[in-house]
Formats: sequence, structure tokens, C-alpha cells
Amino acid sequence: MRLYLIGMPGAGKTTLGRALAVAYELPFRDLDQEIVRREQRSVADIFAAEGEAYFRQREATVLRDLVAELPDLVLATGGGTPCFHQNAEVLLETGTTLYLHVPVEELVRRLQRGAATRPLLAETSSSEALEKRLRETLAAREQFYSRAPLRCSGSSCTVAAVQRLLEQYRTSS
Ligand SMILES: Nc1ncnc2c1ncn2[C@@H]1O[C@H](COP(=O)(O)OP(=O)(O)O)[C@@H](O)[C@H]1O
Ligand SMILES: O=C(O)C1=C[C@@H](OP(=O)(O)O)[C@@H](O)[C@H](O)C1
Ligand SMILES: [Mg+2]
Repeated sequence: MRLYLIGMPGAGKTTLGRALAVAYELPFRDLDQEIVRREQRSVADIFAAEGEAYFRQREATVLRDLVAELPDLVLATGGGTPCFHQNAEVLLETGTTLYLHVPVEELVRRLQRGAATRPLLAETSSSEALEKRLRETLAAREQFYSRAPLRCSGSSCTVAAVQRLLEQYRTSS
């Protein structure tokens, strides 16, 4: 089984993805970390040196490589992954996609300290600016995120809750 986690920065894709991989005894990959490993530099450095368009090309290529390589996989995508280069189609066609929906207020709380390592949020100096940026980003991305057949919200995004969701989904489809 391939399970893909999508959603906004700070939604918990990396954290929950790793825990789900342990629970299902499946290999875990984090798309950003795979890009960093192949490029030998951080996401922030890639954005700064090459720009976002280059990062999106690498993201699309590495996604396709991972899918080709691993029939069993829990993959934490980056927040923008489903919104570029027909990546949403790749996700929908090759595995089960779960949208982690977390209210913007909670994203702000989680990201206030770590935003500097996320290049698209780096210049948001105040929590008001961060909240505004997140709201605009979510408004533009919701159309991509909402294509996922599975969705969990806020505190219901636990390993046990996702396992129940997946179980229901498998028996109904
Ligand atoms: N369920 C949760 N409750 C509270 N904080 C969380 C939860 N999941 C993740 N976090 C925290 O939020 C931040 C972003 O989590 P991360 O897994 O990196 O999200 P993403 O990969 O979606 O950007 C981290 O500091 C992490 O510890
Ligand atoms: O939202 C985005 O466009 C991005 C989110 C990041 O991943 P996280 O969602 O894990 O922060 C990372 O891929 C890059 O900084 C771009
Ligand atoms: Mg992540």
C-alpha cells in the first residue's frame, strides 16, 4: 500500500507520516528530505540559490522516482506538492491520499518558531503576517487538497483515527 499525506505546512504530515509508517510497518519517506538528500543542501538553500520553479521541478521528479521505486510506502509530501506539475494526479492514481486539515490558528501556533526553515513563510515577521500568508495559501490550495478521498481534521488526525478511516475506506471501495 502507498499512503500519501498532504496538507498545509505545519499540518503534521512529517510527524504523523512517520508514526503511521511504524504502525503499518511500511517504509517512510519525506519528500522534502529526499530532495535535500539528493541535492546535498537544505530546502531553504535550494529556494535561495535556484528559486521556487527549480524546487518544484525537483519535487515532481523525486515524487515520481519514489513512486516507481516503492510499491509500499508512507509518504509525507511538502505543502505545495499536490499543486504543481500534475503531482495530484500521480498521488491519486498510485496510492491513497489523506488530507490533514488543521485550522489556520493552530498552524500559526505550530509554525511560529519554525517558519524560518520554511522558505515560503520565512519573511513573515509577525504572527499576523504569518496568519495572513497561511490563509491566502490555503485559499489557493484548498482545491487541490480537497481532491483527496480521505480527510481528517485537527485533533482527529491521530494514528488510530487514520487507521480506522483507512479500514472503512478499504472495505467500502
Ligand atoms: N498533532 C500535532 N499536535 C501538535 N503539534 C504537532 C502535531 N503534529 C505536528 N506538530 C508540530 O507541528 C510542527 C510541524 O509538524 P510537521 O510534521 O513538520 O508538519 P508538516 O510536515 O505538515 O509541515 C512541528 O513542530 C510538530 O512537532
Ligand atoms: O508549502 C510549501 O509550498 C512548502 C512546504 C514545505 O514542506 P512542509 O509542508 O513539510 O513544511 C516544503 O516542501 C517547501 O518549503 C515548500
Ligand atoms: Mg514536512
